[in-house]
This record gives sequence, C-alpha cells and structure tokens, in this order.
Amino acid sequence: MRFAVLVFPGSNCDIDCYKAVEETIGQPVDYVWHTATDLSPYDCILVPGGFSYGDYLRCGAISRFAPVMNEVAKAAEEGKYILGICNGFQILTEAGLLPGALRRNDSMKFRCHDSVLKVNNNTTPFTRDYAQGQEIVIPIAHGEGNYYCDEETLQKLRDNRQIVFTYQNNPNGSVEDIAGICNERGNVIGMMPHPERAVSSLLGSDDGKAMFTSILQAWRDTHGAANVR
Ligand SMILES: NC(=O)CC[C@H](N)C(=O)O
Repeated sequence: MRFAVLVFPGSNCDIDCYKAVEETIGQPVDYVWHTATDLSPYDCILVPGGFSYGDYLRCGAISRFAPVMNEVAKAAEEGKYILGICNGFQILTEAGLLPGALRRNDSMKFRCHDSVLKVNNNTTPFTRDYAQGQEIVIPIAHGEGNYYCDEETLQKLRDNRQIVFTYQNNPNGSVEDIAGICNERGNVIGMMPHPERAVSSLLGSDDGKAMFTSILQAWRDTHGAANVR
C-alpha cells in the first residue's frame, strides 16, 4: 500500500505524518508537493496539518485551489482513502469533499493540549481497529476547529453515521462536540485532533496508531493478499 503526504507552503505536520506511516505500519510513503498533477500511484492521501498559505482569508481557503486538489477529488471519487488532519480537515471542507466548515474557536484562542475523544463509528476504514465507543487520547492544536454545519446537514451526518469522533470536553464550540467526520461513502475523513502525534507512549499517547493500522487492514481486505506490499 502506498501513501502520499501532501505538502503545501506552510504545512508543518507533514513530517509527523510521514514518520507515523513509516513507524506504525512500515508502508512506502512519499511527500507530494501541492503542484503535483498525478496521484495515481497512491492508495491513501494524507492531507496534513499546519498553516498553509499562512491561514490567510480562512484556513484552507487558498490551498483548496492548489493543482493537487483536483487529484485529491479524483482519488476520492475512485474510492481511495483520504485523511485530512487539522489544516487538512479545513482544506477538505473548503474543497467541498466534506460537508460543513471550521470556524474560529469559540474561546477565540489557539488551543493546544490533549483531548479525550470518543470513537462514534468504528466501521470506517480509518477506525476499524478501535472498539465502538472507545475513549482515546489524541492532542489538538488549532485556532479554527469549531465545526459548524446547518441542521439539515447535521441530521444527515447523524443518519449516515458520519460523525466518527466526538470530544468528551468540547474545546472549541463545535456543534454536537464533533471532532471528526467522514463523507457518505466513508473513504474521506477529516478530523481536528492529530493522530500522527499520538503514535508512541513517548509522545504521551499511542492511541493514534490504530488509525494507521485500520487503513492498512481495510486496504488489504479490499485488495487481496496478491497486492500486499
Ligand atoms: N495544527 C493545525 O493544522 C492548525 C490548523 C490551523 N492553522 C488552525 O490554527 O486552526
């Protein structure tokens, strides 16, 4: 299974994502610059956190126009796995690959600390190695993580089980304590907390590891042993 970690001007969690893939599941992984126009070699695209384009206009509002984003839309359409973390989540909502938007934290402050999440749906390709309802510790670090969507969208998210993670102590004012959601098909996920920063007890938590093992296992199940690299 081959992973791409996208890099925009201002990304700062790209190296953490790269190392998380290397160290948790040992699969091939490449950095892919935002001007790239071909993601066909990749099975999973990681859109990392950071301050792409300095967060000007709105977080992710400029990055969504990067050439690589057309390829991300194509990959999503093909059913490939897309994981957007923090600024990556913001970029995916700006690009319309996930519903809703991320607004300024209700505290108007940048929040950087561990957060306890509840796994609300362990049937996605990203969460199958967690137990349903499991509580996990994953750090947050954001100024605009306040998830918002209208009531109709929220009802759809509930009905389709697209609310994948919720906060136990809401740090930013997100509707319904939402920390992460997926698209209807389940192959695109966005989350504000950083699982790539929680892959070793030395980092304070290794609860993020199961996201990476889940992705690999889900891919192996759908692609069969013949393709296992
Ligand atoms: N860690 C991040 O990706 C931060 C995202 C964004 N710059 C924010 O402050 O909300």
